[in-house]
Amino acid sequence: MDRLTIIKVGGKVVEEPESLNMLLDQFVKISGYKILVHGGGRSATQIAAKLGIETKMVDGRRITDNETLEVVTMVYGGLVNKKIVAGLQARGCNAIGITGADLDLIHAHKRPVKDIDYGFVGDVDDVNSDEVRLLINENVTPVIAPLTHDGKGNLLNTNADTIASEIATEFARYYSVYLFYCFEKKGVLLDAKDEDNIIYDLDYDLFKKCQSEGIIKEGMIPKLDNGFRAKKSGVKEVLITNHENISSGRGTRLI
Ligand SMILES: Nc1ncnc2c1ncn2[C@@H]1O[C@H](COP(=O)(O)OP(=O)(O)O)[C@@H](O)[C@H]1O
Ligand SMILES: CC(=O)N[C@@H](CCC(=O)OP(=O)(O)O)C(=O)O
Repeated sequence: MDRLTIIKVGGKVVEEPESLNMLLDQFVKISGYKILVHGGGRSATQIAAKLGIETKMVDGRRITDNETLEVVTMVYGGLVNKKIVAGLQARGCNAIGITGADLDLIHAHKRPVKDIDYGFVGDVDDVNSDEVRLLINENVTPVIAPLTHDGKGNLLNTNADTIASEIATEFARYYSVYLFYCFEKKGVLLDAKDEDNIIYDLDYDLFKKCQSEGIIKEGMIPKLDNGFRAKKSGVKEVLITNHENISSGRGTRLI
């Protein structure tokens, strides 16, 4: 099977031009087929604030009312996505920016209301890779924004780490998939205050132990849940790393 590298980039890295440029420099050097999945939660929060819209997050997920859905559609599907595409074109990489609605890529349903009403947040039902695979095989690089659709005309907001693991799992049926989660730290840390104290090999039991001891917390928990799910579903390698270490492969490897 051909190799396909999927890079997920989010948080601070997409927000700051310097780190985004560094990531794109590394991304274009990756050989073989590739996909870039991006987040942009911090940019959405900033633009919402400028528009006088308050942001509410529960367990790392954005409560997405009508107004917020408009903001995230503009920010993820427009601003962030097209900035990345232009950056890749400038580096000679022929990219196409899409959401989960384009080419019918990702079907989702609105998260059912239990204790919390998340609004227009989508839980993924299935990924249809047929058309995107045609593009990839023509050496076009998809840049995927964290928006999905319900097939009834509604866009939904879906966490970018989840999009990356769902895409990786589907594409693992056709390619040898390497999934990299890039964020601002060098990997999963044993000590939040020591940036170099990286857990190089992380298995599920150690993850749960570190979680129970409060060493792994916040956004890292859903990131790792997504990563382990992808690993279990046939993705060859899952690495949690930063934008500077993509080529060296240093960081936390899920085993
Ligand atoms: N043990 C840990 N090692 C590294 N980061 C951790 C750890 N525990 C919690 N975190 C937090 O997880 C965050 C990454 O999750 P998140 O903010 O969702 O990522 P993203 O940058 O992709 O949006 C880091 O910014 C960090 O503050
Ligand atoms: C439902 C939900 O929470 N969606 C996320 C999608 C963006 C994202 O995941 O961005 P990062 O990777 O930069 O965190 C949000 O709106 O924040």
